[in-house]
Amino acid sequence: MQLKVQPIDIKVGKYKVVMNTLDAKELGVYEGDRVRVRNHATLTAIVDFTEDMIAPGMIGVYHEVQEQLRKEWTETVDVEPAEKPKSAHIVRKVMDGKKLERDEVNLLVRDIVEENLSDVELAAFITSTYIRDLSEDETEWLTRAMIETGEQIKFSTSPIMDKHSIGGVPGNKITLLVVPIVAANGLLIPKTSSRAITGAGGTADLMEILAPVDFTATQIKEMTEKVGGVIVWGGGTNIAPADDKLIKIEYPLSVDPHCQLLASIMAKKGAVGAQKVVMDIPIGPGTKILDVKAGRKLARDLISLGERLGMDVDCALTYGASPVGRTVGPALEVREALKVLETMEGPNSLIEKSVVIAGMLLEMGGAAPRGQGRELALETLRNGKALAKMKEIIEVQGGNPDVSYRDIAVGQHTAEILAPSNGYIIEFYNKRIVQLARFAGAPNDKGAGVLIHKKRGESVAKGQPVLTVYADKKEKLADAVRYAREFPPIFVEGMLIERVDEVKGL
Ligand SMILES: O=P(O)(O)OC[C@H]1O[C@H](OP(=O)(O)O)[C@H](O)[C@@H]1O
Ligand SMILES: O=c1cc[nH]c(=O)[nH]1
Repeated sequence: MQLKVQPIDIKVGKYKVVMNTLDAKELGVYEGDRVRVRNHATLTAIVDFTEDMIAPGMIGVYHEVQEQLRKEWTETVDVEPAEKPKSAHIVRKVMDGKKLERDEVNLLVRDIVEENLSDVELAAFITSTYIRDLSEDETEWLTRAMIETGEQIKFSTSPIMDKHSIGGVPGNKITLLVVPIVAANGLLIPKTSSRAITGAGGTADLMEILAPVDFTATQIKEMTEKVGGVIVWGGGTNIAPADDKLIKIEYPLSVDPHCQLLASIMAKKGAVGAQKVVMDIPIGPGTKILDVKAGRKLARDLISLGERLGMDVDCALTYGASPVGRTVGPALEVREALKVLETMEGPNSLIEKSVVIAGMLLEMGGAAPRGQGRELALETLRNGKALAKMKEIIEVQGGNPDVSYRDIAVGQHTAEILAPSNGYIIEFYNKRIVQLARFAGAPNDKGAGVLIHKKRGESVAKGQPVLTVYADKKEKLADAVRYAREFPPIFVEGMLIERVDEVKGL
């Protein structure tokens, strides 16, 4: 079928075209099928339908297709039905619970990177691995394929240090303290992070308030060699490029399947040439890992995958039942972390967790004798060396090194969530805190989030503020407050959970 080109100048990250329903029917394709589009170049694109946006006889081509075809308005192209890529059948195999071969995993990852799979197919892959985990071999192949399909950094010195959190605990801004502490002690730490996956602000969402986070592998290497460390966004590089594409699917589903988590983290570590790595595994209700037993199992899996990849991995099982520090959401978290760097004032949970993790890295990297890493990390915070190093990191990434925590703008619209009665806070729901911050606009609205005045175990008086919700946009603040009323993020002892006065529906 010959159709006339109608460029649509929108980037969708994939080869996608839009056809009028009548033409699509005549061609025998359905929404989500592929068509081959030919002129001097040939490409396979995923089809969307429309009844009115594209007239019969035309084909809407999104930016990526337009770039390849280089056809102007109303020039003609040949369009014919195309087969699904082989990797779509591999996804089907995963859905059916069948084991994959190594070359199938490689093909799948290559097609993920080349955007040959639709979001529906990717979501099916993620969901299937959430329901049935991949085997150890499959997970190793997935990790290796993720490393090999992107750029890799090779440093000429060693050791190369790294840390990563599996996420799941709100307010986990420790990377902003750990990386400068480690780098200030002469170790190299090229830290790549993802954006929020199940949370309201990933480290990349936080760091980009202070400096750009998108860099090439070469730039990451040069910056690390210059100042000792960086804090950049994995998805902004060509390092393990499949990772961010999968995370984009995980985020709306709010899932982080075990094998994907392992591959996502370890691919980022492997690709930057990390040799000694500390993994933070937050544990507790409302996190990804509910108890110590499950935490130990994950630690074993991370260590064993590390061994397969030639990396020395130590794991820290950390307290995750309440947020780290007292802020959740990008700007609030950055403000809290910078304040600790500048003044040493801040919540104990944030300082203690940061120095423990940094201390483990200092010991593994040989900067401190075993058992003395925490002390050295604390001293590096106290004597201002960590702050000075953070300024260097911000500067080398193109931010303003003179920034202070006082300069960090937080949402201008606020609402307080008050204690409903006198008593002690007996429940603090991580997931509800995250949801509240997300309703307020985090992580995309940088100023949105939650400031926590009272944590689990603290006493409150009726009417006292327990949380302050911040939003950049008034409507989002209203959404967040409505959510908090319906799903209270905290419980005070003695609070009425629900009044039940009839048996119907119980
Ligand atoms: O959104 P959830 O699932 O909580 O966690 C995702 C966060 O956890 C990791 O933290 P880091 O890079 O070690 O600081 C990721 O990179 C990301 O920032
Ligand atoms: O980077 C990360 C962190 C947690 N989980 C992931 O899948 N990737």
